[in-house]
Parts: sequence; structure tokens; C-alpha cells
Amino acid sequence: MSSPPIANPLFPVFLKLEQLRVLLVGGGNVGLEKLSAILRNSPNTAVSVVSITFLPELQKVAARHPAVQLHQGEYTDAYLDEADIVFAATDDPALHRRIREAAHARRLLVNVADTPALCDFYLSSVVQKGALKVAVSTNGQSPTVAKRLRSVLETALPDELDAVLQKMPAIRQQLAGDFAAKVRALDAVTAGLTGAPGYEAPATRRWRLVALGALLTTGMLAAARWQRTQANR
Ligand SMILES: C[C@@]1(CC(=O)O)c2cc3[nH]c(cc4nc(cc5[nH]c(cc(n2)[C@H]1CCC(=O)O)[C@@](C)(CC(=O)O)[C@@H]5CCC(=O)O)C(CC(=O)O)=C4CCC(=O)O)c(CCC(=O)O)c3CC(=O)O
Ligand SMILES: NC(=O)C1=CN([C@@H]2O[C@H](COP(=O)(O)OP(=O)(O)OC[C@H]3O[C@@H](n4cnc5c(N)ncnc54)[C@H](O)[C@@H]3O)[C@@H](O)[C@H]2O)C=CC1
Repeated sequence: MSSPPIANPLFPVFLKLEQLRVLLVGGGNVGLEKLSAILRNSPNTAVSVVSITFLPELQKVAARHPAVQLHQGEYTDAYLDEADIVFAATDDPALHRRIREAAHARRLLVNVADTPALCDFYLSSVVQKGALKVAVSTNGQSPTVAKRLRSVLETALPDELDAVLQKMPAIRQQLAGDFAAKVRALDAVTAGLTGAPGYEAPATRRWRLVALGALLTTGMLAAARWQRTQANR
């Protein structure tokens, strides 16, 4: 018996972040993680980082990226006037709520570290193979599973994929005919990429084992809880 899948109503998009102005509030560990995620994907993004203190590592990252500006000091709403999108990553939850409110008054989208309820969007785990990019979301259920899935996909996707992608624009351009004919031709060129019918990757078996492990762990945790309640009677 398997439980029904939990719905994920998030709408995935791929932002041209290098064309936007990013405000990041908080220059500590979490701020560094957000900045790194941004720059790993979109290295030329203009990020303004506002923070009372900065981790030395974050300062090093900023030094390597000329479009990143560090503003040392307290956050003020004025920074929002120069921003298109906002990341809040301080250790002050009250400040996060204020930032979100002021950002929304300006119709800006906000990501608040560690507070899914305050986020307008989530970051994802990202697989990159040349021009190919796969983003993974678990709807906040488990960033750790997203991270694991990223490494599964990194291994499973062949490096040759990028070589294929590099050749496809030329093929696309040379195809004649209407839209439907082009789709048929491109489907034919790439048919070899799909597995044979009934093919089950070894990874499928591994995920089944992990699901079983998670189920057993849930059961064990429930049993331990039950034992504690008995002991406390
Ligand atoms: C909702 C979301 C909002 C957002 O941050 O955008 C969010 C929220 C929270 N993360 C928490 C914890 C952890 N986050 C990670 C890692 C990542 N978290 C990322 C995204 C997201 N994290 C968004 C949902 C993504 C999705 O839908 O799956 C990734 C994918 C992308 C990135 O951040 O760049 C990146 C992996 C990148 C990679 O390696 O591929 C790890 C693992 C690790 O660091 O090794 C842990 C510890 C283990 C664990 O808890 O699983 C906590 C609890 C904090 C606490 O307990 O105090 C919250 C808050 C909560 O859940 O309430
Ligand atoms: N470090 C981690 O991996 C994790 C952290 N968290 C939580 O996330 C939050 C942030 O964690 P860290 O980044 O490690 O904290 P941190 O203390 O390293 O960084 C917080 C940053 O916010 C800045 N800041 C605080 N108030 C400010 C203000 N008014 N204006 C401008 N900047 C301001 C500080 O100067 C500092 O640089 C904490 O609440 C922590 O409990 C949760 C899970 C993991």
C-alpha cells in the first residue's frame, strides 16, 4: 500500500538573474550559501549584500565577482528601491518579517532563509551538464532528498549530453517544413536517448530501498515515542 503523492503546486521558471538586481540581506553562513547558489548559476548577477558583519569567505567570493557589492551596516528599506528580487538571510526573524512586508509593498518577490511560509519562491537543487540544467524541488519536504537526487542525476546524465545539445541548434535551423514536421524530425534524431520500454534503471531499485528505509525509520521513531509515553505514565 503506497500513500498518494503530496502535490507540488510550485511553478518552475529559469530566471535570467543576470538581468535583475538582487538584494541579499545577511552576510553570515546562510547569506554565503545563498550568494554562492546565485553566483554558481548566474556569475554576473548584480547582488547587493547588506549586512552588519560579513564572513571573510563571503568577502572573498565578492572580491572574485565585480558585480557583487557589499554594503556594511544595518538594513534599511531604502535598499529595496534598487532591487528587483530579495533574499533575507539574517539571524533576526522579526527583521525578516519586516523585509518581506516592505518588499511586498513594492511588489518584489522574497526568499526568506529557513522560513518556507515567508517565501515567494524556493531555491532548488541544480544539476548542470554544460548547457543542460535540471532543477529539483521537493516542495520544501526535504532539501536533503533534493541534494541526493542532484547527485544521482549528475552521475546518471552522460557528459555527452552537452555535445548533443551543442549540435542541436544547427540541426534545428536546417530543418524545413511546418512546426509539426520539425517536431517529428527532432523526435526522430533524439529517439535513442529514451530508454527501451520496460527499462528499469538500477537507480529505481535504490530509491525503492531508501523509501523502505524511510518507512522503517518512521515506524521506529513512532515506536520509540510510544515507549516514552508508556514510561512516563
Ligand atoms: C524551502 C526551502 C527554502 C529555500 O531556502 O529556498 C528550504 C528550507 C529549509 N532548508 C533547511 C535545511 C537544509 N537545507 C539544505 C540544503 C538546501 N536547501 C535548499 C532549498 C530549500 N531549503 C528550499 C526547499 C527546496 C526543496 O523544495 O527541496 C537547496 C535545495 C537549495 C539551496 O539552498 O541552494 C539546498 C541543497 C542544494 C544542493 O546541495 O543541491 C540542507 C542540506 C545540506 O545543507 O546539506 C539542510 C539540512 C537538512 C534538512 O533539513 O534536510 C531547513 C531547516 C533548517 C533547520 O532545521 O533549522 C529549511 C526550513 C524548513 O524546512 O522549515
Ligand atoms: N548556519 C546554518 O547552516 C544554519 C542556520 N540557521 C538559522 O539561520 C539564521 C542565519 O544563520 P547564519 O547565517 O549562520 O547566522 P550568522 O550570524 O552567521 O549571520 C547573520 C548575519 O545577519 C546579519 N544581520 C543581523 N541583523 C542585521 C540587520 N539588522 N541588518 C543587516 N544585517 C544584519 C549579521 O551581521 C550576520 O552577518 C539563524 O537564525 C540560524 O539559526 C538554520 C539552519 C542552519
